[in-house]
Amino acid sequence: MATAIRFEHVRKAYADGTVAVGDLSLDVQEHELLALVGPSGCGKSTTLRMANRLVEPTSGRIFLDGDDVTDVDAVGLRRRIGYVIQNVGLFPHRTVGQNVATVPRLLGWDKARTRARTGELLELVGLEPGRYARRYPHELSGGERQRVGVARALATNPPVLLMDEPFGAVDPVGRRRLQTEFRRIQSEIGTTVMLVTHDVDEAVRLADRVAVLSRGGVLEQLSDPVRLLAAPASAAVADLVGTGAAVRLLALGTVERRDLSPATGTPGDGPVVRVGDPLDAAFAALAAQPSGRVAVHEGDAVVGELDAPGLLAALHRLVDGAQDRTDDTAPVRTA
Ligand SMILES: Nc1ncnc2c1ncn2[C@@H]1O[C@H](COP(=O)(O)OP(=O)(O)OP(=O)(O)O)[C@@H](O)[C@H]1O
Repeated sequence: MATAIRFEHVRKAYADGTVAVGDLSLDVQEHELLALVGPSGCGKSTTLRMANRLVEPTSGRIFLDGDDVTDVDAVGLRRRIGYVIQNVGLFPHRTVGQNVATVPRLLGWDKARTRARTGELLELVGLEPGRYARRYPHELSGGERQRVGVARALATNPPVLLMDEPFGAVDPVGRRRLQTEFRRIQSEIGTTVMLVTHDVDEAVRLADRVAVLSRGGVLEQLSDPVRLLAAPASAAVADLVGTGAAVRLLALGTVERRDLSPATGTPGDGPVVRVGDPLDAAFAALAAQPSGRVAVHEGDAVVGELDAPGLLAALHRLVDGAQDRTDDTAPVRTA
């Protein structure tokens, strides 16, 4: 798989002497979603902003599709890279449609093309153009504004999207929905995404790979989410993923037929669990069932029952699968 963004021994020392990033080398693969996580002040935003030269590195090199970003004109560079930040920064006196059309207008697209693209993008992010294009940002919810921000960043179909806490200002329920929808859009259009978050749950839910940084932009671990949770590479990573790691893992696995025991008819009425459901949903259903077993459906048929040992077996399979892979492997996309 080709490399979309490459950081080679990158260092950033700000004018006051703060070394935000000491010596970072990191590759982001084409079409992957790579999340940067770490404690406040560890250099995540600095790293992201060096990729589109909002921050100039002190030393080292950064490549975008093989081009050294310092050799490319900064304005041209930013057209190849979408950028989404928390609270979006929409223009308050421009409508949603005009906000989304910002870059196409700058590029001199004609009206018909701009209008068509704007409509298409609003559809893509789940905002019906007829209802939303003429509204102003203050007439939207936080989640809707964030969607407009994503649509605007995608307007010219940039191959790379940088996102800094993009869902940070959205309430937890809306945030989860936005994450899921964003992941679908990203898989569909294949944009390479580098996303900064301090939320480990968000990172493991969204990312193909997670890069954990500690102070000074030190790369503590770079791996797929399951391996990150199951086998933290250092005390700093273990600290970050915390005691909730097993529960987070549950969200990453799914119920499979091989985890089931034969149907006995013991489970009473309760939430329906289906083959392919996330393990955390199955766990919740199991916890609510006094018999300790839930019927599992596939299509219209009950194909077996899940109990606690079955759930544990599924969890172990997930973890063992991750242990067999090495760190820093290219992502395998299933979406
Ligand atoms: N313009 C600046 N001048 C001086 N120091 C800066 C500047 N911008 C950031 N820093 C410092 O660089 C370090 C890394 O900051 P950065 O914003 O990259 O971290 P972060 O991991 O994104 O933090 P957070 O999660 O809190 O946003 C911090 O110590 C910060 O105070």
